[in-house]
Parts: sequence; structure tokens; C-alpha cells
Amino acid sequence: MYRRAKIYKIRHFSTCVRNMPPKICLNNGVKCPQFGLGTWLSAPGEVQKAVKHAIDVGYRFIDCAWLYGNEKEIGTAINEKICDGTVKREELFIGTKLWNTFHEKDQVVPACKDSLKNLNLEYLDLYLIHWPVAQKNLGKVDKNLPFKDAVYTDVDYIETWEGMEQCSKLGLAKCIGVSNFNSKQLEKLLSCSKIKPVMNQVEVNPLLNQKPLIKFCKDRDVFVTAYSPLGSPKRPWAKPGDVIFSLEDPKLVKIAKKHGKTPGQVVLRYIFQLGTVPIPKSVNPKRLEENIDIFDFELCPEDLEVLDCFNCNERAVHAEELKDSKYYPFKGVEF
Ligand SMILES: NC(=O)C1=CN([C@@H]2O[C@H](COP(=O)(O)OP(=O)(O)OC[C@H]3O[C@@H](n4cnc5c(N)ncnc54)[C@H](OP(=O)(O)O)[C@@H]3O)[C@@H](O)[C@H]2O)C=CC1
Ligand SMILES: O=C1CO[C@H](CO)[C@@H](O)[C@@H]1O
Repeated sequence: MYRRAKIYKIRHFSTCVRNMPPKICLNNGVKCPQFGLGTWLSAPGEVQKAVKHAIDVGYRFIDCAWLYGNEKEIGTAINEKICDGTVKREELFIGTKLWNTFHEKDQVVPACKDSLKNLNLEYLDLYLIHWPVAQKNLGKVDKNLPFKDAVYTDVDYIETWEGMEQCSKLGLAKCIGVSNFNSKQLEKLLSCSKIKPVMNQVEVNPLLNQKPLIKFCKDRDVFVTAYSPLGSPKRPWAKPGDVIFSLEDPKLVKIAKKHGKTPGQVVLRYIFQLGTVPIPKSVNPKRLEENIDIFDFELCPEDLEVLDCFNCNERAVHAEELKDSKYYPFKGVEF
């Protein structure tokens, strides 16, 4: 009896230590937690610990990518947390992304299988086309600067999508979607796909709140995942003079104080209230706990108005080395 109570207490603590993120229902009926963990630049050697801690404190959606070079460690962490009884596989939502060098139709299933092997999982909950632009495979990829010396090719993302549909049909991925697609690209994909994308993962933060694209996606039943929600302050390509979002802005600090929260929590709550799925990255235990602890307060219309004023359509992630490709998403279109 005592033993049972103790086990219950531990499980209860690990899953209900704070308000859990709500779940959203995607256009194929699959449920997805409306908050996740980013893993880009989470270094091998620290990401395993970070993912285990994240799962302990309530994260259920882990955002990965083949490009990030850390799928193996993340997979080890996930499997350890399943083995020790903290979570069941079906309670997790694991997503990863197809890199630009595997866009030809017959490369997609093998690339997906490679990510599954790295993660040591039987299926993905979500597989995304990382960018609408295909790149030539030049050998080693630098995850910090993957577009340096990039040679783009003319493989159409519609062809790539056929490979993604095969991943879905083979049961390798329960959901498939895209990332960094603009409104025109998404519209074209929706018009000719047999399986609809469930998600478009794009940059969303106070400097680029993406309201028009979020509305566009919502109207078409495609959910938006918000990457770089804190403005990606450590992006390796930032130059002096680039606009970097500051969590120390006095207007933000004032709102945070009013709610008894940190500026980071206010930003993440704002992005959640925009109707997206924020996926902040952290490998720091305290910040991992802080970031997910945003489900016990609400920003009022006046707070939202202040936060809206930061928007200046300034991108942290622009991949401008690809700008001459006809598939480059960030030019020639309003959003
Ligand atoms: N699809 C795509 O093309 C892209 C997808 N992504 C995804 O989105 C995720 C998040 O975006 P990312 O660009 O990493 O940037 P974020 O906006 O999530 O910022 C992460 C940085 O902020 C720090 N940080 C985290 N929490 C806090 C906090 N509460 N207060 C202060 N600093 C904090 C982190 O450091 P520390 O770890 O030390 O806490 C890290 O340096 C990525 O990791 C990746 O999974 C990102 C870019 C492009
Ligand atoms: O996910 C990502 C993280 O940053 C990378 C470096 O530019 C991007 O390519 C990528 O989209």
C-alpha cells in the first residue's frame, strides 16, 4: 500500500508539478501539446540531460532536426525516460525535419528512416520539410551555418511532399508538415497534396509576430509552430548592428512584474496567445522549468497591445544565402 502511494506521488510530481500545456487537435485528428522544446545548438554532451529534465518537468513535444546533429542523444534521453516509467511513448510528440539535401522524392523515406534510427524510435509524431529550398549535397553540413557555400537545386517541394506522403503511408510519421513555407508556397502545396500538411513551423517572436501568416494558416486548418520564440539571441550569424530582441526591455519587464513572471515567460505566453506552439530552446534546468511555466496566467488586451508594438518584421533566421533560389520563401510575397 505504502509502495503504491509513493509511486503515485513520484509520477504525480513529475507530470503535474505545474500546469501542463493544453493539447491542440491537428487537421488529421492527432493531438499535439501546444508547447515544445527546441534543440538546435543544444550540444552533444548537454542535450541528453536537458531532454530528460524537460520530460521530467512536463515537456512532451520535442522539436528535432536531422541538421542539428544531436538526434542520437535526444533519442537516448527519450528512451531512458520511457524505460524509467516517467512517460509512455504515446504521451510524447516527437518531431524532426528533412534536411534540404534530401529533397528528391526517392531520398525522403530513407532520410526519414535515418532520423528514426538516430532517435531509436519506431515512428515519428511529426516529420517536416525543413525548408522549401533544395540544396546540393556537398558532403559535411555545418549545423551552425548550413547555408554557407550552399548550392541550391531546382527540386520542387511538391515532389518532396510526395516522399513525405510515402512516410505517412508507411507509418513512419503520424503527421507530416512543412517549415519556412510562405503563404503562396503553402497554398500551392494544399492545392495539390493528397495528405494535407498539419503544421507550418516558422519564426515567431515579438520582432516578427507573423499575425498575417498565422491567420492564413489558421483559415486553412494548418497549425503554426513558433520557432526562435525568444528571438534566437545566440544565432551564430548575427553581426554587429543586427536587431537582437532584448528580454530586458523596460516595457516587457513592467508587464512581467505585474504578473509575477519573468520577461521570458511573458514573451512565451504572448506567442502562445497568438495561437501558436512555442518551442523555446534551453539546456539550462532553471530556464527549462521557467519557460514551460506559462499556463497559470493570461496577458490582458493592454499587455498584448504593448507586445504587439515590438513587431518590426525583423527576421533572426533569414537564410539569405538561398535568396536567389526561386523557392526562397522570404521575398516577393507579403507573408
Ligand atoms: N524550422 C527552422 O528553420 C528553425 C527551427 N528552430 C527550432 O526552434 C527552436 C528555438 O529557436 P532558437 O533559434 O533555438 O532560439 P530561442 O528563441 O528559443 O532562444 C534560445 C536561446 O535563448 C536562451 N534562453 C532560453 N530560455 C531563456 C530564458 N528564459 N531567458 C533567457 N534566455 C533564454 C537559450 O540559452 P540556454 O540554452 O543557455 O538557456 C538560447 O541561447 C530551435 O532550437 C529549433 O528547435 C529554430 C530556428 C529555425
Ligand atoms: O532550424 C534551423 C536552425 O538554424 C539553422 C541555421 O541557419 C537553420 O537552417 C535552420 O532552419
